[in-house]
Amino acid sequence: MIEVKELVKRYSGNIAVDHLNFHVEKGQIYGFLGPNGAGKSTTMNMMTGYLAPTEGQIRINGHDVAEDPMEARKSIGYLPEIPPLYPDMTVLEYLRFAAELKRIPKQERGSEVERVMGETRIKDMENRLIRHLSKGYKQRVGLAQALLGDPEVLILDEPMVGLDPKQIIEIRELIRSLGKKHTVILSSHILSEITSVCDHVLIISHGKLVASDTPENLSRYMKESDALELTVRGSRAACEEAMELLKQVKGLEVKTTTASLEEVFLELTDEENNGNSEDVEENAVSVEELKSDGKEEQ
Ligand SMILES: Nc1ncnc2c1ncn2[C@@H]1O[C@H](COP(=O)(O)OP(=O)(O)OP(=O)(O)O)[C@@H](O)[C@H]1O
Repeated sequence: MIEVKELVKRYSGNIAVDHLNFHVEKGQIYGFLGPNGAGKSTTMNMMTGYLAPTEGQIRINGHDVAEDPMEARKSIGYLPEIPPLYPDMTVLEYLRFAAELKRIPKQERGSEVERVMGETRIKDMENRLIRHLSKGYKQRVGLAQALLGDPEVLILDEPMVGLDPKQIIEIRELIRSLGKKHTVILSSHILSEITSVCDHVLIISHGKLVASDTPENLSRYMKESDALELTVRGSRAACEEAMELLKQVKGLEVKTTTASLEEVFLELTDEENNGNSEDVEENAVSVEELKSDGKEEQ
């Protein structure tokens, strides 16, 4: 379905994507996991034809993105990291406009817009100005736009970023249901977002592919290692407080830290997990998968 071969992107000497090779099979949900700056957006922008590679080849449904961009793009619906929405349009106006841009024949536009609003469950909002929508609904409108023309592949760049937990659950369910009809590739820097919806995980670090497997297999390999490395965000004070609490977790040794722990820390210090080495081990496996910054120790 999609083949990426020796893909390279350089920005004035800096390498953002470094000889990336992978392929995507039809009908699966793929997760592109990596920390900020790993090269996920750059890769997606090249796959969708918005950015020219420095080297390498991308084929979508047999069409080379560089040589045959129109045909390649027909198979792709793209939701960029910042959805291309017009805040002063209503949802309906915007989707009709997007359908026109996608060259959907005039007589089919109405039904196509209805279809995508149905799929993304935004029909109730059709007359609402986009600027008045919640972030979750804006994201759905972005998804609806990506679905226009019924592309085989959906490429979604950080579709859950900035959403609250309830909106994340809703978008996750929506992506799962879209995955029944489409091949989906989504990116995230958050492990749980990827493992909860994806059939296959591609871990990217410093522009390189460092792992490609099912979430289950990745967990299994990682369980075999007892090393754990965390990269965390936050103030120094919050970090120190977090590390104090972490010491209560039985069998956990803390060697270094650079910042505070967020989600991962909360999971590890959950009262139910304290002192329960099995649970801690399970959680630690998930945590460990976060160390996708090129410092893997296997
Ligand atoms: N237009 C640009 N000019 C120069 N460097 C760039 C440009 N776009 C991206 N980069 C660099 O390329 C690398 C990969 O960036 P990219 O945005 O693809 O990463 P990412 O994994 O999508 O991270 P994020 O989630 O933060 O967007 C980063 O080091 C980034 O600074």
